[in-house]
Amino acid sequence: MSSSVVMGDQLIARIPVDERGDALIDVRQHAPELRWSTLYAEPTGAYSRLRTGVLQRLRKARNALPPGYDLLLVEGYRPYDVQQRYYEDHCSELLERYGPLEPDTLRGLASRHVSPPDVAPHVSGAAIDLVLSDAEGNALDMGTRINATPDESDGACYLDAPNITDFARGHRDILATAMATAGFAAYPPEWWHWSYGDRYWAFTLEVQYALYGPVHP
Ligand SMILES: C[C@@H](N)C(=O)N[C@H](C)C(=O)O
Ligand SMILES: [Zn+2]
Repeated sequence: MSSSVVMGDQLIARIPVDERGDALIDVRQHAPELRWSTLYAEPTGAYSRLRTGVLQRLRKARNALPPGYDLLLVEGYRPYDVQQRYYEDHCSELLERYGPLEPDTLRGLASRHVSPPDVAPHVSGAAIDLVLSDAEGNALDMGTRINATPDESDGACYLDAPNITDFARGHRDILATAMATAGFAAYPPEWWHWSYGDRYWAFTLEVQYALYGPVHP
């Protein structure tokens, strides 16, 4: 399992944002060729929104896939209050599992799986959770379910985890190559989470500024 800087690290929070101002658009309307899972679909349609610059790169990633594969998109934009709820719920789960924890320890552990709202890339419309699919849109074996926690998957949710089959490794590698080719940054604890333009992206690619800050509708 890789040791990596997590989203809640102060190294990430310190990265400045030079807001580029790209619109947050509904990808289902602007790019009907892209496939969406219904896993996180909700009536407001927030989940299928992304910054225009992110959509542009998603198209590039799709074009970089070998024949016979496609992307199945799961969750893009997440409103601040939803992120806050995910974060608080996950912190409660961890406290139940491990007992009392120092605030910094809790932030570090929690942000392997859910970002603290102040730095959350989904709240900026800069992150997409997705899986590799076949050409018909059937999700392929990625080694764990999407959104598996490090605890439940024995760390197999980490992008470079050794404890998955060669079959699943092949699928992760195809996804990772296409996403990296298009300019996305991976989040090492989550094989399904990729971002462009947020603070974690700037950290990974050693860019001085993030391009997208939080969007509050
Ligand atoms: C909750 C999971 N799908 C996710 O998006 N995690 C990252 C780290 C986040 O909350 O930004
Ligand atoms: Zn994500």
